[in-house]
Amino acid sequence: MILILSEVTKSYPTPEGRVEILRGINLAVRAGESVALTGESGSGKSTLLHLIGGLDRPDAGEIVMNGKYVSALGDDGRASYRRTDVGLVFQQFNLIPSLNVAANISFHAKLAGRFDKGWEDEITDRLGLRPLLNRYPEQLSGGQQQRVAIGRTLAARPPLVLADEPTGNLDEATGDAVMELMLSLARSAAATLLFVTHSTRLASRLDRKVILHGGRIGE
Ligand SMILES: Nc1ncnc2c1ncn2[C@@H]1O[C@H](COP(=O)(O)OP(=O)(O)OP(=O)(O)O)[C@@H](O)[C@H]1O
Repeated sequence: MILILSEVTKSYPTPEGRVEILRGINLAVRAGESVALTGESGSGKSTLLHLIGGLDRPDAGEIVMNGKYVSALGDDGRASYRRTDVGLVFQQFNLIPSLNVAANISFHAKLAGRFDKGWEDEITDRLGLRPLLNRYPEQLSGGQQQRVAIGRTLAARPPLVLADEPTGNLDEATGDAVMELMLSLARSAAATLLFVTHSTRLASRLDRKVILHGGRIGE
């Protein structure tokens, strides 16, 4: 197992008091597996992805990724974990506006010390980004920006890719095409994939589907 969550809990303070969102999450994911994470709006999918991605810390419980106790890491440890162990693809693309597409794609790979020209060329071609390499993010459509964001994440060859509705704001045909590319590239990179989606159609393309409900995970 590359990723193991045991009894992970998370609550948020609200004006009405603390609200418990995750009430004891248990999940084990095998290396190379692709898992669809579904659940109704507000069930805590993004919260869970943030915890696994080292962007936030659980109240209690353990998250072990690639042998690292993520839930026990301090700020520096989590920053290094985010550079080398996980790749995030969110709906907001967070491309760097001052860098062109080529530089955006290599940015994380260089930070992670995993820049590989051959792999980057393959990603660029398979995502259809070669004609856009000299453009800046503001000169791209939403779908093109999303492909750059996916390319940037996969170029760094993270062992775990966390995707939060990455195709949610694309039309269905474009969303499907981008999803296919992401799946196929993740497989080429032997990456493990945890993919939040509302779409049962997209979820059925992955190895396994889990549902977040009432703060717990069911299959
Ligand atoms: N920083 C925060 N402070 C307080 N409450 C929060 C915070 N972040 C999220 N929440 C609450 O936690 C719950 C879970 O939110 P989360 O974004 O994880 O759900 P989700 O399943 O990803 O939803 P969606 O499918 O709508 O994106 C929601 O009720 C939300 O209002």
